[in-house]
Amino acid sequence: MSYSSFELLDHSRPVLVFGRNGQVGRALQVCLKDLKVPAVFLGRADCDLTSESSIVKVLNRYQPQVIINAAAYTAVDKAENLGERDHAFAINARAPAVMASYIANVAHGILVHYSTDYVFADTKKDAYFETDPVGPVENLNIYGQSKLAGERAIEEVFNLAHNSGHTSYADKFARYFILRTSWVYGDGGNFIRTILRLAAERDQLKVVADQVGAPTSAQWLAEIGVQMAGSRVESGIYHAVPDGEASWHGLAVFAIETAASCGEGIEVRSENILPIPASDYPVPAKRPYNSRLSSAKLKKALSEMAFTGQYPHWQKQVEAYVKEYVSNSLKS
Ligand SMILES: NC(=O)C1=CN([C@@H]2O[C@H](COP(=O)(O)OP(=O)(O)OC[C@H]3O[C@@H](n4cnc5c(N)ncnc54)[C@H](OP(=O)(O)O)[C@@H]3O)[C@@H](O)[C@H]2O)C=CC1
Ligand SMILES: Cc1cn([C@H]2C[C@H](O)[C@@H](COP(=O)(O)OP(=O)(O)O[C@H]3O[C@@H](C)C(=O)[C@@H](O)[C@H]3O)O2)c(=O)[nH]c1=O
Repeated sequence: MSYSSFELLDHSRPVLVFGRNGQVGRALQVCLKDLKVPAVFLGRADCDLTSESSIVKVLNRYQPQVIINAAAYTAVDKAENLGERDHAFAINARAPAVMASYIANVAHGILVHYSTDYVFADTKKDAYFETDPVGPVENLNIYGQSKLAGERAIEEVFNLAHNSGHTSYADKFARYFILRTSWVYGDGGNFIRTILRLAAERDQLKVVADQVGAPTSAQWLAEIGVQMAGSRVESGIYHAVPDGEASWHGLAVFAIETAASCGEGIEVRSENILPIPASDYPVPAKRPYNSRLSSAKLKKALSEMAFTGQYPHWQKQVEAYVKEYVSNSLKS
């Protein structure tokens, strides 16, 4: 990947990234810095995404041609609380709509937005394609509903802009990429860090074994987002997950065994990481059993843009992540 892949873009305008302190936001800081792409990173203190006027203000100030939205309300269980729904929808649905409305009217504009496996609710047993129906909405948790509303808002804004746009402008149309992903881990709170902490404190763990998905590296998601932003591929939804699948239990065992193999103080023995059904782990938000996403469309897009990186398998990336995490925690 190189900055020259941004050939259609005006290099004097910085890429605007929302969510600077999140897992993907932090990874984007590393990625864009490595590529020497001028970028501005905004956190909650710089722009509160529940305030439409704050978003409009920063858009007018920076006038970006590329927006990468890595900010989101991601507290899946908290979102189920009374009064939290509006908050989740403001950040996950209305804020991206405001970003889309701005970018859709910028020549060669690009919006990269991240979404989730939680827009699906077990209507299939195998991997979902981008063309598969989402929902049904009433079976999604509030977080999933709000992220789905965000996807739809972006699509609507762009459809409207394209349909009302002058055809002579068609080669300059702005594009959007909604990257649906799952089970993200990076620099921040996530399942792997939680489970490693619990494994150091307890001699027995119970972990859900009947929900299956693909653990996805925030660093890789940042690279894919930047790659898409600099590409000529078509607007749309793309499933961005590595190869392979795991249950939360499978992921816990793999992460704990990897940590133990590099000297991390692990209390729990592998045979005491007990697989349980989700019904034995009561939480406010219902999660899907099937979180498998097919990455065939993304792979095709990457091959068209001659992406040189090897397509990853989740185990290789989790292994590297756990090793780095353990080595940093042993140092500190
Ligand atoms: N985490 C996961 O497992 C998955 C994530 N995704 C999607 O990937 C994307 C990135 O997720 P991830 O990096 O893990 O998320 P994080 O929860 O790590 O980060 C989200 C960021 O959004 C910011 N944010 C939340 N509310 C506001 C607000 N009102 N105004 C401004 N900023 C706000 C947070 O700010 P602050 O730091 O101040 O709280 C935080 O830095 C999101 O779209 C998410 O839905 C998809 C599938 C799985
Ligand atoms: C900590 C823990 C969790 N679990 C289960 C609960 C749940 O079914 C599963 C994951 O729990 P968490 O709360 O860590 O993960 P959760 O917040 O559901 O993670 C989700 O976050 C959002 C943002 C997404 O978009 C999803 O792709 C997904 O990554 O693991 C156990 O079984 N045992 C445990 O000790």
